[in-house]
Amino acid sequence: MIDVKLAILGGKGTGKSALIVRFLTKRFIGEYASNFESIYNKCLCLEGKQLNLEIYDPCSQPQKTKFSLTSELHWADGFVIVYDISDRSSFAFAKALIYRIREPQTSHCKRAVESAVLLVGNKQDLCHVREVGWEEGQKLALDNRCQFCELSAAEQSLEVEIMFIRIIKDVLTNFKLKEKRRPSGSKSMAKLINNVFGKRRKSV
Ligand SMILES: Nc1nc2c(ncn2[C@@H]2O[C@H](COP(=O)(O)OP(=O)(O)OP(=O)(O)O)[C@@H](O)[C@H]2O)c(=O)[nH]1
Repeated sequence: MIDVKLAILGGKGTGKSALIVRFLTKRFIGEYASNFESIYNKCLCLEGKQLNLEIYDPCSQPQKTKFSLTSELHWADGFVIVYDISDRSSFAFAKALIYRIREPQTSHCKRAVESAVLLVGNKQDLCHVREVGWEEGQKLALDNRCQFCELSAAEQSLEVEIMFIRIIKDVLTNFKLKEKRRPSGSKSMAKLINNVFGKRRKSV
């Protein structure tokens, strides 16, 4: 069983809980409790592997230090950053979150491989009152090595599922990359030790 941990982050009211509930139950309820944080569990099989998926839904209280994110950054294997296409301020918030995740000291010091990040423009059903263009979302994602999609938690069950599968697949790819790097690192260390001590032995 492989553990996959996803954090769903974004501004208040962007539809984080709606996306999670849609993915887990295929339903859109309309109103979701937002005054406590939750971790949801789901077991699923993907690419022949059994996964234990944990999804973190934060509580959007303003007193929670806006961009500290330290525990989330350590905990999560992948991030879904959500904004509301009809609310420009939520896009600015999403941008700040992405910058925080991609900060050099965050992405290089703590991790061998850059975290998987998927930017989601939610509430596509409100495109008649759109404040953020599709191209802006796409550009922000491309510039910061993130995946991108626009969708509607309210109306698109399949798209929400595809979005979650995309980020989970990216996380699994990162796991493979990490595995590849680890043995080659230890091999080269073994080679180095062997060279040093091997040479010494020869000279005795
Ligand atoms: N029109 C529309 N409304 C949506 C959509 N997704 C969520 N909503 C609505 O947006 C509001 C906020 O949704 P939530 O899922 O609670 O958003 P959240 O980001 O979890 O909110 P906080 O936990 O308070 O930050 C609710 O009234 C939802 O019904 C969507 O795709 N389209």
